[in-house]
Amino acid sequence: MLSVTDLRKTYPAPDRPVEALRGASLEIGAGEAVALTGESGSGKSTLLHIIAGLDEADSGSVRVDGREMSGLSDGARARLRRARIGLVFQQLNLIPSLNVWDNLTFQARLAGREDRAFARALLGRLGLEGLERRYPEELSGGQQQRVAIGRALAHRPALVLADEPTGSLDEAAADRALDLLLELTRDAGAALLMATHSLRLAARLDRRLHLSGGVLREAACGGAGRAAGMSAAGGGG
Ligand SMILES: Nc1ncnc2c1ncn2[C@@H]1O[C@H](COP(=O)(O)OP(=O)(O)OP(=O)(O)O)[C@@H](O)[C@H]1O
Repeated sequence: MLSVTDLRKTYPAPDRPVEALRGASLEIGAGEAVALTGESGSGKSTLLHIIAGLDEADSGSVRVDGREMSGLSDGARARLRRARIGLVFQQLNLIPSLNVWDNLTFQARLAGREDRAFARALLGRLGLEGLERRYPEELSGGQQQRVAIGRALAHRPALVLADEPTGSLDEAAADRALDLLLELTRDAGAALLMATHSLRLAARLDRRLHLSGGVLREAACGGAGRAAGMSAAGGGG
């Protein structure tokens, strides 16, 4: 489903260049939920942004659903992202001028994949029924997070990328948001790659990959092992 091979990314910097990724490789199967851990600055966001096509690697390959992302034009990459990938970030990026329903279905409409019945069912499972006409500023942090989760899934992506998706929530709300994210991605048969600082949350996913100094390795997870094991190819150096 997601296949990443030997990604390298160096950022220019005034003193010396930062090697954010030094040969990161991974494989994630459909329906698999994988945690991405690593200390601050280890390259987690860089990796997720490149997989999402929001940033470009210096070299290496990203295949989503069998399609190679690297080498596509910006427009083609954006179309592939809109159609096949869902994103949930700590900064939720809900659109303040759109109500809950319009935020939830925004990406699906952009991608020409709007399915009102599916979106309505999603709204119910997210516990947001009755709040469709509210605006983001009229919601609690946890409710806003659930809208962001719904928006990432309403177009039925093959892959959901989440960067500290529960980082701004208290422990109980983070647990509930992760429950929903895991349940909904599993039911959709989508793969999930989620960056988190929390080993407690990481342990609830099927597998854990750990980034250190731009190199990716399979790490002990303690997770439920929900899907049959695809293995990560450890990054070279
Ligand atoms: N645009 C940029 N220009 C220069 N250096 C950058 C840029 N973006 C990231 N970096 C550097 O690349 C490295 C990896 O950053 P990245 O944001 O991917 O780490 P992270 O693991 O997501 O960190 P955190 O957990 O703190 O969010 C860091 O050393 C960071 O300072």
